[in-house]
Order: sequence, then structure tokens, then C-alpha cells
Amino acid sequence: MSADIIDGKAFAASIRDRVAAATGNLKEEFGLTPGLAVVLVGEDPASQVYTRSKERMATAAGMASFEHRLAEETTERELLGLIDNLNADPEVHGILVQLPLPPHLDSALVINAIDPNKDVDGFHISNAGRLATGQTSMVPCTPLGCLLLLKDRIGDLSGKHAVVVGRSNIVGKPMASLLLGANATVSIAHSRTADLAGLCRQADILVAAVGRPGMIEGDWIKPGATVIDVGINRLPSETEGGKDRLVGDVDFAAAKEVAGAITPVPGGVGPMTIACLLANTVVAAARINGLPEPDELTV
Ligand SMILES: NC(=O)C1=CN([C@@H]2O[C@H](COP(=O)(O)OP(=O)(O)OC[C@H]3O[C@@H](n4cnc5c(N)ncnc54)[C@H](OP(=O)(O)O)[C@@H]3O)[C@@H](O)[C@H]2O)C=CC1
Ligand SMILES: Nc1nc(=O)c2c([nH]1)NC[C@@H]1CN(c3ccc(C(=O)N[C@@H](CCC(=O)O)C(=O)O)cc3)C=[N+]21
Repeated sequence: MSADIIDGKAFAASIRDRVAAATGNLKEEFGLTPGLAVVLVGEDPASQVYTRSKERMATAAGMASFEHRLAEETTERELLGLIDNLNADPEVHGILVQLPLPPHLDSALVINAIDPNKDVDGFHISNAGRLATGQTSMVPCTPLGCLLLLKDRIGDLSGKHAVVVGRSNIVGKPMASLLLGANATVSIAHSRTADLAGLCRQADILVAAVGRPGMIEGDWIKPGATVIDVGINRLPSETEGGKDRLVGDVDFAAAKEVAGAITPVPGGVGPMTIACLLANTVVAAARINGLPEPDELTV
């Protein structure tokens, strides 16, 4: 038996259609164009790819997109100055500072300088605290995308055992909070977890957010489980001069023989992240202007 492949790319396209419809309504009814500002510091090629596709998709959905590319040597003062300007700019409703930042910049300080109402990544300490205490405001895009895929596949998550491998502030922890909020029983695993394979084998839902290519092996998966692979790992091409290959944290070929359903890489969680970013931006634009949240985006 081979697992169903969860089509994140198609699901993301349907979310972007709803974002475009909601954007069209905000424009027509209120003359409001949702705007997303993306800030990229430095020259990291992978970050440049993501930044470009975020901007392209924002524009395609009818939103305004503002790009700020800063040199690697940018000082904290300069970056904080830009954030102050974006916080004050009425055309900007979402601010995303691409991570990781160069090491001389304090990312917590920078993220917490963003107006929490414009923090479409959901990384500001006040949004993290709200999520953890059940007062949801802006929800981090990658975990939100994973939750939407899980609900679409499984329906009610009550009582399911979800194992999240990874405890970062941007993926693992908010993922665990969302699953807990959906009444799953949640285990969070990390580099010090004893018997990771044994824990994973108990998972009805397995979310891998580690950053190690193919680390989750086929026989770590409970037969029939739903596997969400967040990992984006770039491996050099096997042929000389070829393009890099993208692989997840799960050994896909082995896992798909055991799992009930699994997300591929590429085409799984990645596109959902960007679709959720656009959805968050439209929601932010409505909230900031005291308008009701668009019906199209209510899930
Ligand atoms: N699809 C998408 O849209 C996105 C994909 N990603 C991808 O997701 C992955 C994770 O990202 P991120 O959370 O930022 O990564 P981090 O490096 O911040 O966190 C990785 C986590 O994995 C844990 N870990 C590392 N090694 C092991 C191990 N051998 N066994 C168990 N746990 C381990 C770490 O544990 P410890 O805390 O103990 O060190 C840590 O909690 C990356 O591949 C990243 O590229 C990220 C964001 C968005
Ligand atoms: N402030 C901030 N917010 C982020 O959301 C953020 C970030 N920093 N830093 C980097 C990570 C990574 N990330 C991805 C987004 C989309 C794809 C994506 O669309 N991937 C495609 C493939 C793209 C390709 O071919 O390279 C896919 O999986 O199908 C991947 C990864 C967002 N991140």
C-alpha cells in the first residue's frame, strides 16, 4: 500500500484564490489595498528565492508588495529605523523580516520592534504569547499551513497523538500549540530526545521540522500515519552542473510505503507557507482598519 500524497501546491493555490477574492472585495468596498513589506538583509541565495516568490504571489493576488533589500553590513540601528517607518506606513499591513539575519543583528530585538498587528509571520513575542495562551492573533505561516493540511486530511484531530520533531520558535513550538489547540495529544521531540524512533512510531500525526535530510526513516512511521514534512534541505545535484535537489527531513521513498498520507518536498508545506503569509496580510489589513475579517478566509 502506498500513501496518499498530500498536494500542498494545489491546496495553496486554492487559498491564494480566496486571498485574491478577499483582496478584490477590500479594494472595491473600502478602497483598501493590502500591502506586504518584505525585508531581506544580505545575499543568501535561498532567501532571495523565497523573497522573490513571496513578492510575485502577493502581486498576483492583487496586493501591494514592497521590497527592501539591505546590504549584509546593515547596522541594527538602520534596520530598526526601516521597521519604524514600515510600522508607521499606512500602505503597509504586513511586515516580514526574512530569517536568519546576519549574525551581528539581534533577531529577537528586530522581530519585537515590528508592530504586532503587522507581524504577519507571527514571530513577535506578543503573538507567540497569544498563541500559547489561546488568544490567537497572527499565527506563524508554516505551522498554520501544516494545520490546514492536517484538518483537510483528517478532520477532527481530537485525541490523535501528534509528535512534532523540532522545537524552534518559528516551527516546532507554534506547531505544537496549534495541535494542542485542536485537541491532539502532543509530544515535542528534539536533539536530546531519548528513543526518537520509538516515539515517532507512536505518532498518528508526525510533523518533521528538523533540517536534516531524510532523517526520519520508513520504519519510524506507524502504519497509516499522516506525515507532514516541513524540512527544506538543498542537496547538490547528482549530475555535474545540474540544479540542486530539494529534499525533506523524511525518507520519502521509504515513508510512503508505510504512511497513510504524506506531504512531498517540494510541493507540500513550502507553498502553504506562502499562501498563509498572504492570508495573514489580508487579515491584518482588515483588522488594522477596523473592518470585519474577510469571510473568504475563514476556515
Ligand atoms: N516549508 C517551509 O515553509 C519551511 C521550512 N523550514 C525548514 O524546516 C526545517 C526546520 O526549521 P527550523 O525549525 O527553523 O530549524 P531549527 O534549526 O531552528 O530547529 C531544528 C530543530 O530540530 C531539532 N533537531 C536537530 N537535530 C535533531 C536530531 N538529530 N534529532 C531530533 N531533533 C533534532 C533541534 O533540536 P534542539 O532544539 O535540541 O537543537 C531543533 O529543535 C528546516 O529544514 C527548514 O529549512 C523552515 C521554515 C519554513
Ligand atoms: N521571516 C521568515 N519567514 C518565513 O516564513 C521564512 C523565513 N523567514 N526564512 C526561511 C523560511 C523558509 N521558508 C520557505 C517558504 C516557502 C518555501 C517554498 O515555497 N518551497 C517550495 C520550493 C521552492 C524552491 O524550489 O526553492 C516547495 O517546497 O515546494 C520554502 C521555504 C519560509 N521561511
